Amino acid sequence: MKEQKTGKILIVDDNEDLLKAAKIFLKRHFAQVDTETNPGLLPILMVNEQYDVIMLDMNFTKDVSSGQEGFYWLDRILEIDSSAVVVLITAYGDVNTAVKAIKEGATDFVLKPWENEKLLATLNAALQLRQSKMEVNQLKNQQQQFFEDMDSKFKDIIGQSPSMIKVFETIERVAATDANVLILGENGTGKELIARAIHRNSKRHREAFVGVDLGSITSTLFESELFGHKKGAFTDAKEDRAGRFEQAHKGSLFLDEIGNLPLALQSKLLAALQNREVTRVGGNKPIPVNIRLISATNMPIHNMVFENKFRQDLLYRINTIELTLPALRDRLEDIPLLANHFIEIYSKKYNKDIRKAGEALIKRMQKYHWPGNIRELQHSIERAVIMTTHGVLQPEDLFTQKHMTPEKQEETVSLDHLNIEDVEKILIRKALHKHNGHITRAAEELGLTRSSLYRRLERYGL
Ligand SMILES: Nc1ncnc2c1ncn2[C@@H]1O[C@H](COP(=O)(O)OP(=O)(O)OP(=O)(O)O)[C@@H](O)[C@H]1O
Repeated sequence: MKEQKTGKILIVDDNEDLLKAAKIFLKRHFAQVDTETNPGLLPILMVNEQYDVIMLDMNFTKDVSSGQEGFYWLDRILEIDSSAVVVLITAYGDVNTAVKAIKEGATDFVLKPWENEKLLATLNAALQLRQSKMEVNQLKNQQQQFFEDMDSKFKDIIGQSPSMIKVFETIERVAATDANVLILGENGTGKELIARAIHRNSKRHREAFVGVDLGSITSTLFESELFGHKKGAFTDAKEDRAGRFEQAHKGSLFLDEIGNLPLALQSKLLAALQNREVTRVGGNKPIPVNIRLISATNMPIHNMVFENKFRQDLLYRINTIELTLPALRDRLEDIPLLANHFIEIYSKKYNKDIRKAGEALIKRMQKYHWPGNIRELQHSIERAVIMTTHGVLQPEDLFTQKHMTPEKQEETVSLDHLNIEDVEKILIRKALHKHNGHITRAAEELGLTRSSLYRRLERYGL
């Protein structure tokens, strides 16, 4: 197969014979070779075409050999495009000028008269340099875009429903203050995303955003994780370590799943928040910390206070501003936006050409109850994008899992047929659904132990 030619070369020299000969030879090796005798046209030529390599004569005026013209035009070229690659054309005996020009930004030089093969080698090397420069530029642009996106206010938070607009308005109002914010909402509704947006829009955005998942922290590790430890404080403490509070100093601390914190640990957390200082485990010197606190939970935290499972004083300390994120099933109008947003992301990621979600799919998605909210939607779109052979996603691409059936009609108990087992089955199903299949929480709500809930599930074949 014939190799595809690349590279756009411009040669500027007042010697027409040289231009002709060079063009004939170089056209065999490069995609485009333009020639010009008048260097005054360089700016316009460079606007009309993005040249990869510009070959530039050093002297244009007859009987002048100082190279001054070459330096002038070299400067202009680099002014117009700082990544331009310029190869100078110099006469024999003019090497010193050429070396000086390289110090001023030229890439290389060729001596006239040249051997074609040598010229080709020089231009190929120059072309490679240009390609690397362009790649670096592209990476720089991408990085800049990335930072701009990161800085943009509600980056990637999709939603135009009234409930989401209310959320955006609240963020706008509270972000700049240092008020503690508690974000409530079911699993996968975007609590962490919102916490990050609050931080990004706050005065602390240049400092750290440090997250801790309090739901997965063991009581033994709680203090060392949050407050840090001194070397030797316990067996695994091989060196001094700052805890999350210290790491978040001057920034924001995000306490996720705060509703899962056992009562004993709630008191320790409260003390640190009240005193605005922490003492590392094994240490005795309190360290002042300045943090903005953002907490989140999917638990009914106000009920928990009522049931003495969450300290009221701690709740008051963390919920100066309370924000509740709507479940996805309560903002159905956002489903097309979200679906197409994730289709775009995953089509790019998996190199597929999928344009959007079809009408039928959107309708079906709007009937489904999305217990895992946006995370579930995101994952199911990812799976569908990988698996589909369609250009527009269809219901069968997404609704492949057995459990993804539209929510059943509310189950009701008929008064003509009072049967305690039927009632129990309905309640268990409801509790499981409400807690997304979380056995401990469902059991708690039903007033059962985990094992007695398991026994019932088995008995009723649920
Ligand atoms: N409004 C939104 N627009 C776009 N993506 C979203 C939105 N909300 C959430 N997501 C995406 O959904 C996923 C889950 O979001 P996130 O982790 O913030 O939820 P969460 O409420 O903190 O979940 P959990 O309670 O399980 O910790 C993330 O990938 C997030 O980027």
